[in-house]
Amino acid sequence: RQDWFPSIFRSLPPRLPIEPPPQNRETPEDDAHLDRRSDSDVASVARDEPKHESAAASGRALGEIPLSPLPRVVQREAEPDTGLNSPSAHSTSDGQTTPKASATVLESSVPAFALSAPEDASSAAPKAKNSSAPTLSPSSSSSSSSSLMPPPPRPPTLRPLPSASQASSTSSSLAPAPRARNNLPLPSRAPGCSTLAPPPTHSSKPSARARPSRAVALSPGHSPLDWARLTGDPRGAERLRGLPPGTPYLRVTPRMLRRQTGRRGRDAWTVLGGRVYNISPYLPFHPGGEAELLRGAGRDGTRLFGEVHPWVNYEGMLAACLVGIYVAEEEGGEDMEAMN
Ligand code: HEM
Repeated sequence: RQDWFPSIFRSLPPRLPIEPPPQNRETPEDDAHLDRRSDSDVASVARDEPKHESAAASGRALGEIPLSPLPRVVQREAEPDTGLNSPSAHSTSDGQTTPKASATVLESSVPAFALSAPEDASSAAPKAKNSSAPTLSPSSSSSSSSSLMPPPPRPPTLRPLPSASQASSTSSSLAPAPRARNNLPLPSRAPGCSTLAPPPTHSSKPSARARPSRAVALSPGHSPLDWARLTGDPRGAERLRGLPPGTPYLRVTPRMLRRQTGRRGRDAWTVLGGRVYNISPYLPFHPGGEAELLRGAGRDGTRLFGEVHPWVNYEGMLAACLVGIYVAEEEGGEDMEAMN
């Protein structure tokens, strides 16, 4: 057990500038050390002697790495740590023989730190007062380590993210943090559109469209395509008006219109936009059913039509069914009298 602890403590000196000292203090205190010396002894002695030894040991362990400044670093840290890291330092003297754990740990941790260590020593030395071992005070060592470590990793990682997000977004870089998380492309919405409201869809038609569908099943041969095919045929279109071939467009009065309800053997007429259509041939093709279509028969169905499906192009669909124009009673022509 004693063999293990020294190996761990030996790895501590190089780590000290990187990691806060409290961790080192928490490392288990060797029973043997506590038995031999008091805490004060350990504090005072351990920093000097044992850490030099540990430095030597680390030098040995790092023999493979040609970095000379290593011993300096260890000395610097050993002295300022007085009273704090003493137990760990003291333990190294006992554990010189335990090699494996310390050697591997040092190789991984020390090289990265040793590279920056000489710069610290040179920069920190003038700042410290007098002493050849300027780093003795824990504050100086910690400050030097903190000044070295944080800057390099963070800036490069933080800056690319906002820049990437800025590429997609047009806003400024004043708020990088929240947008850095959102690397995913934002949904394309109108600039003035609120994020709480759903994006506009085809369902945003008039409120009538929100009701459950009242469409009916059309009998075979009466699909919209069949209706388009029927009205596209010139010969068939002539019959769709329900008038003798060659009959000109009529001037339909309200009185005439009221009789065209689709009953008593008469065709059903309706008025849409000031024009009179014979809707009888369209009855079996009407997706809303014959009964619905007949609601507009014999009267002006413009308003009713608009309430149900204003988007339907009735002019194109019923062009072949055009009877005439809707006029006032007094404006009716002789033609209409003849038809009656
Ligand atoms: C004026 C009286 C009319 C009434 C009361 C009426 C009523 C209806 C109703 C209730 C529907 C079903 C809507 C749904 O899907 O829930 C419908 C669909 C339809 N109606 Fe009419 N209709 C009338 C006139 C016409 C006329 C004159 C035409 C043709 C020019 C027509 C063409 C259509 C078409 C194409 C649909 C299907 C619309 C769609 O699915 O979006 N309707 N109609």
